[in-house]
Amino acid sequence: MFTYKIPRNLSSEIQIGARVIVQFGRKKILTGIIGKVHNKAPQAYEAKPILEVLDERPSVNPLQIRFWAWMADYYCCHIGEVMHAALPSGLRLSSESKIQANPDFDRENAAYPLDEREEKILDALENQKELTYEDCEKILGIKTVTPILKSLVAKEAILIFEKVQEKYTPKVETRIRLREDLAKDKNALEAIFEQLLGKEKQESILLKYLRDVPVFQKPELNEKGLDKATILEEGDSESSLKTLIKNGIFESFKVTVNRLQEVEPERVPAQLSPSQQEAMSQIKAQFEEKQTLLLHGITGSGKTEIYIQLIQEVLESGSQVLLLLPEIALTTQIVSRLQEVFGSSMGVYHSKYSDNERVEVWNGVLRGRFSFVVGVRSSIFLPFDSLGLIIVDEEHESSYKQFDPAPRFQARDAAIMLAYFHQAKTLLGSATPSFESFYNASQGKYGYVELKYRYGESELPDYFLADLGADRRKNLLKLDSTRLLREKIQEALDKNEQVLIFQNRRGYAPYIQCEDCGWTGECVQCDVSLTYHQFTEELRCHYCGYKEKIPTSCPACGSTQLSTKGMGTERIEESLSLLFPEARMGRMDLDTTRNKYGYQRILDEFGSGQLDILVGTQMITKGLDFGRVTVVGIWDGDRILNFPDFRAGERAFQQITQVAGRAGRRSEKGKVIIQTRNPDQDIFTKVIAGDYDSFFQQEMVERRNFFYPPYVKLVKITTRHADFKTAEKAAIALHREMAQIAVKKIVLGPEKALIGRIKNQYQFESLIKLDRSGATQTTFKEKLAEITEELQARPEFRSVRWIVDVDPS
Ligand SMILES: Nc1ncnc2c1ncn2[C@@H]1O[C@H](COP(=O)(O)OP(=O)(O)OP(=O)(O)O)[C@@H](O)[C@H]1O
Ligand SMILES: [Zn+2]
Repeated sequence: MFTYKIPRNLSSEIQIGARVIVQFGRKKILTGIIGKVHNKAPQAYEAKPILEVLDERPSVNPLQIRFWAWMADYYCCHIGEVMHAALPSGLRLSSESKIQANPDFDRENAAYPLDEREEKILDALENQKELTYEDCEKILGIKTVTPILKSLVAKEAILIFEKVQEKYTPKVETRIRLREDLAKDKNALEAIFEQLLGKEKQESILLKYLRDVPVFQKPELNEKGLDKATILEEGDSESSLKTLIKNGIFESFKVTVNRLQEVEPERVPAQLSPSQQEAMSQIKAQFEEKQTLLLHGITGSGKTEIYIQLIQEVLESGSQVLLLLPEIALTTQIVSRLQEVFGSSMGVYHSKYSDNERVEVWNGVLRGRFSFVVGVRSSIFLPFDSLGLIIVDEEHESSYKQFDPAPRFQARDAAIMLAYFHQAKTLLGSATPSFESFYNASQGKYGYVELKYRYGESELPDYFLADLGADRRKNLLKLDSTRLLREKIQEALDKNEQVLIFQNRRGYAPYIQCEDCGWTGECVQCDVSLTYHQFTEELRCHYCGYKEKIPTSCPACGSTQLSTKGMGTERIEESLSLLFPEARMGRMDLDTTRNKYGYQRILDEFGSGQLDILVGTQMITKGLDFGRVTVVGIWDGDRILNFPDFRAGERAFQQITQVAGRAGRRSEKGKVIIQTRNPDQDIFTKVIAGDYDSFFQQEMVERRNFFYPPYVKLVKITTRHADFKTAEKAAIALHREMAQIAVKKIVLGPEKALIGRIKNQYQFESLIKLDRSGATQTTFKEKLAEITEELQARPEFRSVRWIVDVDPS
């Protein structure tokens, strides 16, 4: 937190949580939030004055400031970084330079001669009070105006100043209504109709308006008017409407409208099944004692309906509710289910929203329009002031963790803390709980409620392991698909059912290789191979976005024997189209869902039966509820197991169970086909048996023996620098210092990171395992901050970056 000076004239406006602006350097204006008002001048720097207070009513509440401070502390970052993540950028200010004539300048008797261009600018300033740089560019018809403006400043002819602007702009709509006195006076209106005799086009527009807006029965409707698109029907001419306005029969006016859609509720919450009801009453009973509760309900057990009932009860009691979802891909389907019940009293908050839309949700929460919000991880930052319940759906999802930039927070864990600040409850829901949450439940720290049956008639699917090796030996493999998978897909297609195919790799092929010399395409900035994208005919780096054209011959040896290796979703889609030419194919991955409605479009097409087979990445694994999906194929079961991480087993169990759970969610029993080279692996046996408990027990033994969470706390520190040697030296220096910190811990590394170089930065990693007891964590984090600060002060390490990741995922 920084300390600013409060100029005397502003002191009456200062309130905690209000936005203020402060000048940094000559050109930069920053937005800040008042966190605390005090009388202690800072020692290390001179406090800058506050230029202006932006809010009459604070934009941020004291609970949020407490929450930000906790987050900065816990995740080892600056509170400014938390604020940056928390405030929608529309609430931060932008500044723009403006040009004004210097009133003291005497153009006739100027001390220095002005050239033609300078004169032109001054001419323009005689007619216009202010100009932007862009205006000047237009006036002079050139791109670089800075030298000219500088010269004008030097000659004291103009002044340049910063004009601060709110980024958020309300949406304004033009509406049209009947002139007020006509709407009150039947005779006057009749006179108008006489006037319009023979002018049929105008008459018909007026008639249609009066049909939609009964001005005498409901004058308030006329006050609101209609927008142009509603008034004009097919065949109506816009010019007739313009004439009506010109002649004063209609008047046009402007209103500020919501960007967020208005939706009316369509249904009441569903009647819960007996087992859902049982779960519901257990949840309520356990919430009497526990702050946090884990709802472990198998896929398709109807957790969403339970959420809906709980949400409604909490809202009725007058408190606010937040429902967190891991990814936007998921929100589309659940949001429409929730909207059926809650209509537009529910706010939706996610990254595909524009800045302006996000500001409207923020303000909607602040002003009480939304007491219920559904959103992705950043919605924990909304200005709630009286939360009663936070639900974290699919709580095991790793996308709850913010990876980059700071704050590198885990939204599930942060939500539990946020609920604590509000004295609210947290409900964690999942069919495959994270080991952390399940462990906490087994220790009695969290409540625990189970839902063991699917809703209605449906049952969990049957699993089949398809042996890739055996099929290859018997020559049964076609385009990397086993006979079993092909048969099951065909059976589903024959019955007009749908198929989901999962592969956790987008693009066409993970890499291309030269058959002669073994060359593979690598990113020029990162130590990773480039992914082959057929559609765009590119090799692309999935880490930094670098791309290049696909080479026609090997850049190393010139051979033309280049071949693609491995399967990405794009290639699987192609293979399946060849194998099932009659099937209608779709694909859902990062590449097909980049625009705002990408998800919606694909899901709508699939949901309405316009597609038979949908290939996708992890986007299709969770939450989706489609009745006609009976077959789920896991293209490469071994790839799922190959995470280089202590969580590999846990992740694989979750991913397979979740994607399998999309099959057979109505009456027809589902089938799940896993293609693998090693069908005998223990994990498959456990997943197929749905034996979460014993899998958990077994993995926990390993975690305990090798000191992994939840038995220890992990902190990962990445040291980054453009020069390999410097990065390595800095990592070693840090390591030595950390080893000295007197707390119970294990320090591993430093090692070259799994991806040794990203965007031309070399990276080394240290992993620290901290004892969970007492003040170990706090002490360690405090000392760590001192150490990195001290190392950063050494000239050789000045441009080294240290990235601290607490609870890395
Ligand atoms: N009480 C109910 N009345 C009517 N339909 C219900 C009820 N409960 C659940 N359903 C239906 O059963 C299906 C599965 O429910 P839901 O999607 O909530 O399961 P889930 O537990 O969230 O599953 P997953 O973890 O796989 O996402 C949905 O189509 C839902 O509409
Ligand atoms: Zn790269």
